[in-house]
Amino acid sequence: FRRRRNLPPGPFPLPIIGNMLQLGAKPHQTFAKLSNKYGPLMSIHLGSLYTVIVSSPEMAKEILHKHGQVFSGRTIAQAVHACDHDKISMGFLPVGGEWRDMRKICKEQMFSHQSMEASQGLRKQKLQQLLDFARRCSEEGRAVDIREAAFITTLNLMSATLFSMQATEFDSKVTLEFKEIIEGVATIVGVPNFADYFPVLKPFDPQGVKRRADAYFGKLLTKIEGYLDERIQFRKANPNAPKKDDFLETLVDIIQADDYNLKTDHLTHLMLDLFVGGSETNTTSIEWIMSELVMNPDKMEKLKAELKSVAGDEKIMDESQMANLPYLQAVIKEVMRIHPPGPLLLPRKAESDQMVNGYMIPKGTQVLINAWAIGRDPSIWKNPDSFEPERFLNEKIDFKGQDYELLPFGAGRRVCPGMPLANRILHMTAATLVHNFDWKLEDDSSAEADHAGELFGLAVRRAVPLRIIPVVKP
Ligand code: HEM
Repeated sequence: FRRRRNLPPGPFPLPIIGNMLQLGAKPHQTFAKLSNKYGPLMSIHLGSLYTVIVSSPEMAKEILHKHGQVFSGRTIAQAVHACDHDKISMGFLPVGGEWRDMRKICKEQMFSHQSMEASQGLRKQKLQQLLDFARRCSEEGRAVDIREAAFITTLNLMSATLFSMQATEFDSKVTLEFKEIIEGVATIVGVPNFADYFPVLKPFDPQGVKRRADAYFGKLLTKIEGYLDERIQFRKANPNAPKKDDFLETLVDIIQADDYNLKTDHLTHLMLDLFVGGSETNTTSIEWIMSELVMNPDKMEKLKAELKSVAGDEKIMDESQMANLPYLQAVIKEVMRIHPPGPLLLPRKAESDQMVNGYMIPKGTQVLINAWAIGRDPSIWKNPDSFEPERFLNEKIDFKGQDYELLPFGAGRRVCPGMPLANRILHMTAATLVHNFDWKLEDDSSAEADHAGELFGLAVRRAVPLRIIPVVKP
């Protein structure tokens, strides 16, 4: 059938379930192995969801750039139907007028250089809290669970930038609501849902995914709407008060100017997308950065020396100083190469039939770009499994969407709009942790084995949480 329709090759599918049994716990790794046999454009059947997997920079460029318009759609998981998010969200709407307006707001207002510079003071305060927490752990000789610390820091950095809010606290028994909601969303969206592969099951919601997603999305939207109302009322009551530097202020400006053909719902759902989109991704990346550095002490020392030469005795640098830290930049790129947080990016969908490399990709096909496989391809990277930031020092390759060998943020029309903020969060958090402390493993007996293990979910995280003790040099 495949040959008759000239579809991309792939493993033989079983009736009804297709290739589901072959997926395993780490689909990105399974797909990488299968693509060695079937090639960089391979097709599989996930239940009734026909899917094409892309595993080379050349094919990724065909999909994301040359035929970018055709492959600009998204397949929508059932969880995303929560609170009608699929009908109104920038992350899931098809490319069109509303989507374009929201991308424009992101590019020109929220993530502009000017806006990022203005909000950096908010982020510095949150990094100070991380520093204080690590200092307390150091004094008590206790290990930091880096994932937990990274999660709290990321949530606080995101909520400061978006709403000037504190999302959660270190060392507190009180779990503030934000943390609970984002953890809930990550769990629900990360769990495979059979209804996504067998649409006949959708109305029955057999795993309760839609019901739980409705509850979490609803809570988060209610909070965002509350902040928005509060800010609008505050502006009315204090027309001459100085404006805040967060995204919420931009949102109020947009609503009041009424320059776009968007409803308030579009903007509150946009804030939800930004908050959720930035949380798990940054958290897992920070844990991998620290994990790789602790397991590669010579690289850690090299980075420390660079930070010392630029920051001196300053504890938290300015974000503008990141441009003077080429080794730090190389470390972040190397982590993004080996551990892209979303190894298969966000699913794209063919909006019409399209021939690619001699094969037919029919309308409606889900297309996954295996950035993990491309990042570990030995024909592209020397020693692909080893952590060597030096490979980027004399190379111009970057992850901004122009170089198809390195695609953690995707590329083309739907490239991650939050990249400017993610860039700042990753560089600044890593710099703060590395510059102010030496780090040693709490238990190094099984460190090597633990380090390699991955856990597939909304983002691919370290399977065993990294626990390391901060030490302040006398
Ligand atoms: C390490 C951090 C991050 C990584 C690796 C990452 C990765 C990605 C990827 C792979 C995509 C899909 C791109 C494509 O289809 O070509 C994406 C889309 C998106 N990201 Fe990020 N992201 C990160 C941080 C952020 C942050 C901080 C935000 C917001 C503050 C954000 C918001 C979004 C949104 C809203 C989309 C959907 C865009 C659309 O469909 O038009 N991301 N991201």
